[in-house]
Amino acid sequence: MTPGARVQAAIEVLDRVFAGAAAERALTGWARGARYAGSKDRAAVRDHVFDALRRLRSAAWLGGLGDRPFAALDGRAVMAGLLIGRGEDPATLFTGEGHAPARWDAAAPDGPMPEAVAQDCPDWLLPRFRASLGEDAAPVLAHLRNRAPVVLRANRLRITRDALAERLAAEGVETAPHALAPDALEVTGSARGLTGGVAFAEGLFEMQDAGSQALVAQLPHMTGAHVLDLCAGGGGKSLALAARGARVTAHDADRARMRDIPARAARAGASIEMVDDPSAAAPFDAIVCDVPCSGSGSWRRAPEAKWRLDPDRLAELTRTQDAILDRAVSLLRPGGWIAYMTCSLLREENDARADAALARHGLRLERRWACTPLDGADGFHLSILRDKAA
Ligand SMILES: C[S@@+](CC[C@H](N)C(=O)[O-])C[C@H]1O[C@@H](n2cnc3c(N)ncnc32)[C@H](O)[C@@H]1O
Repeated sequence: MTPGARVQAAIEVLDRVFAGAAAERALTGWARGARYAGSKDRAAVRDHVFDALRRLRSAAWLGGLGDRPFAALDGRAVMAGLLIGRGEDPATLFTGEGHAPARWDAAAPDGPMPEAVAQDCPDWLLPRFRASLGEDAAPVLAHLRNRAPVVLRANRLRITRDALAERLAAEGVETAPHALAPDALEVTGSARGLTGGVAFAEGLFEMQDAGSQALVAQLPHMTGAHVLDLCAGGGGKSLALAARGARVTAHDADRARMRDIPARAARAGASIEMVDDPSAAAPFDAIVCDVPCSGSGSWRRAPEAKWRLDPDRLAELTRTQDAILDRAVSLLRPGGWIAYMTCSLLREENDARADAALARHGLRLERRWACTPLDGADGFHLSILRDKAA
């Protein structure tokens, strides 16, 4: 595909997203109907779509759409605006030739861009980011406009970080140690083919953000402890807990989300029990609550979520977070600990929920830790709540 044809494909995918499709699904749907597209084409279209979603408000504004709601956006103007924002002239790709988009002659709008538009933040969220992050709000929002680093976790059940770096270099993947976590390697060159190589098949690493790894490293000693991963999802935390020596029981309200755990555990050489009813195995020494949240700390990886979140949904999430914490307290042994964690940057999902649980249940705050994209990672929050019988 020509560069222009890739932009046209991204426009069509974006239009499906604005019509309500999830970005991943819209990309898969496009790829299925585009047999002529090679892997480099698919990667390029995907990059265009995700870049546009990260910078959607500013791109729409520069494309002349003003301040329209998400569902009324237009992929063509957004892609043109994205190029303008990067300092490129859309006319070089919007040529109208071959499969390229029709010519783009419109001038970018005059006048200064409103602040929240320039920061690619919904209006209602900007004050909440400021209340949560203070002076860091603007630089963090700036990071959320860019791609996230590709980071992996050396599986210390099988290999050290240094030895893994050498193995990957032999497979043509350049990495560097990440300062935030002892097993984290950041991919410094191309990440293409990373999970198709022998090192991945041998279970030598998992893809895991450095913040997520650092968060697990903050947890108390757990060798031999019986730990419940109450919101296990695909098992990222369960695997990391097992690598820390815990006996892990995994649960998720949606069992289907755990479907990959057996294969991932086998590859990692870990043993993870999955249960529908964790109360049958209670009480636990420790409980990890990796709760559903806005995901604002990882909006670089899932940027459409930034535009789909609204105040009602956020309020609903905080109610679910409270309910999960209450359940965890009921499953904990006296003196045990609860790790409340989110990938959110918003105070109301983080400190505020943990503080409310401390007050409701008379627990003790043992540790609090957070990271943001300013640390070279996604945004995470961790509060360790200890039962006072300890
Ligand atoms: C942030 S994700 C978990 C990610 C996972 N821990 C990992 O590291 O891969 C949150 C999970 O919580 C689950 N969930 C939502 N409500 C729940 C509830 N009330 N009890 C338990 N799990 C819940 C969701 O199905 C989702 O899989």
